[in-house]
Amino acid sequence: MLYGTTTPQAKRRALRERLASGELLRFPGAFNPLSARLIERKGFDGVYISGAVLAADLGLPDIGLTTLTEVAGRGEQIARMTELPAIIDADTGFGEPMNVARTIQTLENAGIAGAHIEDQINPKRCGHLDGKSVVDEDTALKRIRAAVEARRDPDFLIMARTDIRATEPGPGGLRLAVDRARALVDAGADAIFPEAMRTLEEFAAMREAVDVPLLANMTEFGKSELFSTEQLADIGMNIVIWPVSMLRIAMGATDRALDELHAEGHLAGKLDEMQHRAELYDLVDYESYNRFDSGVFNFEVRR
Ligand SMILES: C[C@](O)(C(=O)O)[C@H](CC(=O)O)C(=O)O
Ligand SMILES: [Mg+2]
Repeated sequence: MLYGTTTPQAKRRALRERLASGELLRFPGAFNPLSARLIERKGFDGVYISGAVLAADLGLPDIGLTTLTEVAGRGEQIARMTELPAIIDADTGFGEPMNVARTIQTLENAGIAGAHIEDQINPKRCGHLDGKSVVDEDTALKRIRAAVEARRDPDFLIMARTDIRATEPGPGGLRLAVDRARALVDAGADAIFPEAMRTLEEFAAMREAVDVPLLANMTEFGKSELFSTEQLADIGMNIVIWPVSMLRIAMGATDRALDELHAEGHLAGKLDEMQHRAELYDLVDYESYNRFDSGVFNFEVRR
């Protein structure tokens, strides 16, 4: 009832242990708190909290307009709905290294298990669009060092994301990405998110280059091909995210349902596609609230 019962520390510990096993952990993106619980019910390993989704939810493009307060607040709402660890997108860390330090502590307080900090310049762009720029290596490393020094729970996962691959379209971009990933690991990053890798071979080259866990971003309509969990596991990737997919699916279904409602004047033809009232009640654990109420109020007052 209410929210999850696993403490943030236990979730972080569990994430560390699962990562140490070398298996591929699957983190679909939750577009709201309730969808996080559905992700857990379906047997996934964790919940991803996407910056692009948070921005879209507010009707904003993903260009660094959301604030730390908004991101941590929504992150907390999502993370507390599930027993699974949640990894959140902390964009560029919301400012200078000192801001990055505050960001990490705020996300720890929000019950998050780990975050990624990227090396784009401010204002950032979606990692799969053209026209991105990255900061120099020194600035990128300072962000990560600040994050590592700020955390109070040593199990909080600090992941460095590099967007440098797409700044040079040819093979030179991959070399830049490998060099930067190595430097980020030396600066203390627990894991690497190599953004906008184009092929499985590029992911494999990154796997060769560093020893820490690696994340693959399977976002649709972007620069990477969409690889299966089997393909990614085979080359030794450790986490896969589908950051915006569930929002895209929900919005696509809503779009089509609105057309039908407009045309037909009713939604009777859409019932099969809807989450049933009973399923919703089950997911929010309605029954436990009823039991709680009966336990509290079913007593006799002795006079
Ligand atoms: C992973 C990502 O940072 C996100 O905010 O979810 C985005 C996803 C997207 O825009 O498709 C990204 O920059 O890849
Ligand atoms: Mg993002």
